[in-house]
Amino acid sequence: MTEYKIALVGFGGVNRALAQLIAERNARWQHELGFGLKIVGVTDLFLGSVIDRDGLDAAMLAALPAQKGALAQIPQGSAEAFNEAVIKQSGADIIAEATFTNPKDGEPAATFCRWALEAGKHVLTTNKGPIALHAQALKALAKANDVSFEYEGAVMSGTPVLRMARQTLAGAGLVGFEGILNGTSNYVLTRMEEGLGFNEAVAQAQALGFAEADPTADVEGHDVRLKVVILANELLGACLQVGDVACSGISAIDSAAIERAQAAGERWKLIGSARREADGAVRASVEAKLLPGHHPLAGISGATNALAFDTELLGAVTVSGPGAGRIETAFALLSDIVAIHTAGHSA
Ligand SMILES: NC(=O)c1ccc[n+]([C@@H]2O[C@H](COP(=O)([O-])OP(=O)(O)OC[C@H]3O[C@@H](n4cnc5c(N)ncnc54)[C@H](O)[C@@H]3O)[C@@H](O)[C@H]2O)c1
Ligand SMILES: N[C@@H](CCO)C(=O)O
Repeated sequence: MTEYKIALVGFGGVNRALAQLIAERNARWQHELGFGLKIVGVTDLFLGSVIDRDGLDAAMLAALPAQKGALAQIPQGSAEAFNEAVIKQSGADIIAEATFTNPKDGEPAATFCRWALEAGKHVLTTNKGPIALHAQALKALAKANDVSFEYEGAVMSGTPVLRMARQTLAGAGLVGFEGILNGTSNYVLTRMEEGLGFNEAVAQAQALGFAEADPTADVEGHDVRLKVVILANELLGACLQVGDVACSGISAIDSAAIERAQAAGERWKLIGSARREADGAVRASVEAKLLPGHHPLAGISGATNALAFDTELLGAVTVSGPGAGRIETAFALLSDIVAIHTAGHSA
């Protein structure tokens, strides 16, 4: 039975949820998926770091108090985040990167991915920064080192979109997409329809683990813009940069606007879209739109996301499911490991 040694970089909501899933399901995965996981390192700016090549207790990690330097409580642990040592020297086969998304330059996450790939380790990341800004270079580095670089969770958390479209819509003639791609903003709009204020709704989304470290990225559309760039470049063969995508968010939508929409049978939705035009160029945008009640995306509520692919052979193909959430995104990391395992990379 294969056992992958995994190191977790960033131990916030997502990687902690992965530790919880490993604690609860490792035996089941061994049976169902043909591999098990052993956590050999954890590093986090706030919590510190720890390496144990014999394996750390996943349940103990999942229950670690969220206190500064808490990893120092574990034997061999430190209050300092020795990121480079955990990535390069923990003996991990796989690095799961889940630190803050930096929409400006993707750092330092892009460097963490680079270190890992250069050291011959498979990389999983849920972080949109390195993918939207450095995907080509990181994919080339992975290829040069004969390892995998997987990032299913970067768009729509655990709901299969990137791999599904790449593998099962190949040849269908994908010409564009539009979707609800941010769980926080859709959750906020839904709660506002139920009468909650904007700030209270954002606070709830933060408490539920949907929001970015700075939720401005969610409500101003910046998070969706990164996802649109990732989808357009990955699936439409575009070469978009973040600045190419016109972007606005939902912060200008107040309770009165929500009520007017409801009275008219309409719903506000933050829509990210891209399309290959007749001139061959791919044009993309992010903006809040008023959708009529019968629109296929109008019924999507809460942190659920939906993405409608426009294809030549099938017409619209729509996928919907969780767009955010700790466990939901940790599942995306598992799906990346399944992809590595299926591709035949051995531990
Ligand atoms: N939570 C979700 O629903 C979700 C869904 C999809 C993608 N993502 C992405 O996944 C990533 C992780 O999300 P999360 O919800 O776990 O975030 P989080 O804010 O809960 O955790 C991030 C952790 O990374 C640590 N960190 C930040 N910078 C670091 C550094 N330089 N070195 C070491 N550790 C560092 C922080 O201390 C924090 O504990 C983010 O990039 C986010 O955009 C999250
Ligand atoms: N903050 C993001 C997480 C998923 O990328 C959201 O709310 O959709």
